[in-house]
Amino acid sequence: MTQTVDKIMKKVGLVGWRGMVGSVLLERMQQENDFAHIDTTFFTTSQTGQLGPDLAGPAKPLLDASSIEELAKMDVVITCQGGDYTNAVYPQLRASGWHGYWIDAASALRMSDDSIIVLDPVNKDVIEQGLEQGVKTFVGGNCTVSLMLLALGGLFEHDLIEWVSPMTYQAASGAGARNMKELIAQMGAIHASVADKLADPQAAILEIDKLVTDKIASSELPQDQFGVPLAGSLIPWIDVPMPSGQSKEEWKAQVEANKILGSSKQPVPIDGLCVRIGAMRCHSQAMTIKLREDISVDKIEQILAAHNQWVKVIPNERDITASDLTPVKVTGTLSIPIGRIRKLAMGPEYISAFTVGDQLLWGAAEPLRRMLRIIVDGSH
Ligand SMILES: NC(=O)C1=CN([C@@H]2O[C@H](COP(=O)(O)OP(=O)(O)OC[C@H]3O[C@@H](n4cnc5c(N)ncnc54)[C@H](OP(=O)(O)O)[C@@H]3O)[C@@H](O)[C@H]2O)C=CC1
Ligand SMILES: N[C@@H](CC(=O)OP(=O)(O)O)C(=O)O
Repeated sequence: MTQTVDKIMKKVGLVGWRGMVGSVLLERMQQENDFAHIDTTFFTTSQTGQLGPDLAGPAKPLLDASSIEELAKMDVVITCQGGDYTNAVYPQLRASGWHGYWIDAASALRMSDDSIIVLDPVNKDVIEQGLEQGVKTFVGGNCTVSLMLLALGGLFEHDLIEWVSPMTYQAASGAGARNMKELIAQMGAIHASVADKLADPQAAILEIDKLVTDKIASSELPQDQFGVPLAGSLIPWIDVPMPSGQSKEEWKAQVEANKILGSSKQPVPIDGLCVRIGAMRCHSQAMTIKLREDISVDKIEQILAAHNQWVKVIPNERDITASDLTPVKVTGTLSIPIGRIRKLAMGPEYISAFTVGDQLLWGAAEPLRRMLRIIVDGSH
């Protein structure tokens, strides 16, 4: 006689699913059929009682995301709501005696001793060890850090990197949905200021340039979110200042990357400048890397390509680089291309590399989704 034993599904509470990162997370969870494996409850900070989505069965009223009593009924809480929410709710929930799994997109708990920063293609061993030791708090890494580690995973795995200096080109999405809209509004306003001249083949470029420059510099350009023009310009500072002179985004590179790698030895120095540019949702990074030894470019490419299924080595050739190593090619995908790999003039251990990644997918939502599946599919 055969008997079917239904696996009891974990109760998973979703907070912040309506925001930009949360929406990307839901999309990925649908694509991967994750809802079939969990018993889902949708929470809200602003719409308690309204009907939630019907992604996990018939729509039910949304529960209050500040209700410790309701959250405490969950085996897992996954939040993309932001650091203020985490700081307000997480301590209360833990203080109530809740021992469930907390999976978070915000940076608030990343550097806590009792949390693990999750990026399983790079640190599955750290995650598994943590689960065995009873760690219950798992946080997604900073987007530039996660994207860099996925790209350079092979070199880190083989302990071939002495230091890295990543210079970033970060998309508007990292600053939030309103900033993405403002970038487009800035682009539109700039175009509108010279649309008639562009339609006139006789119009002089220097006159067009003067009008565009005046428009970008004028107070009429929408800039409530960024505070300065981004379209037609850039912002070489992201997040708050640190005493070291770094921006906080720059500070995160070394501390988060080394925590993800679980480096017990001397931390690998990782430091560079973070710059906001007018891309929509893909962060790019130009990296100067000092290797521990002189290895051929062919060997480096093999090591990088073998590390995970998403990294893709782009040959250091003009046409394929211009088409495949760009935000426009990568956006909306899990692909992590890395190219421009060549030896630098400083010596045989110095190489350059350039990589691009979607900061809402691998940069934010995907590591959380995969952590959920590790918990749900495992025996934890
Ligand atoms: N943006 C990024 O690149 C990254 C962000 N993160 C983290 O994720 C957090 C959330 O970021 P992000 O997704 O950009 O934040 P959003 O501003 O897009 O969403 C946050 C919350 O705002 C509320 N909200 C209010 N009005 C609306 C509306 N009209 N549409 C959608 N949501 C609305 C929702 O909460 P409710 O439904 O409860 O009202 C939503 O969950 C960040 O604070 C950060 O900690 C992490 C990595 C990268
Ligand atoms: N600071 C990142 C986005 C982000 O939310 O980072 P973090 O998760 O570390 O706060 C950016 O502006 O591109």
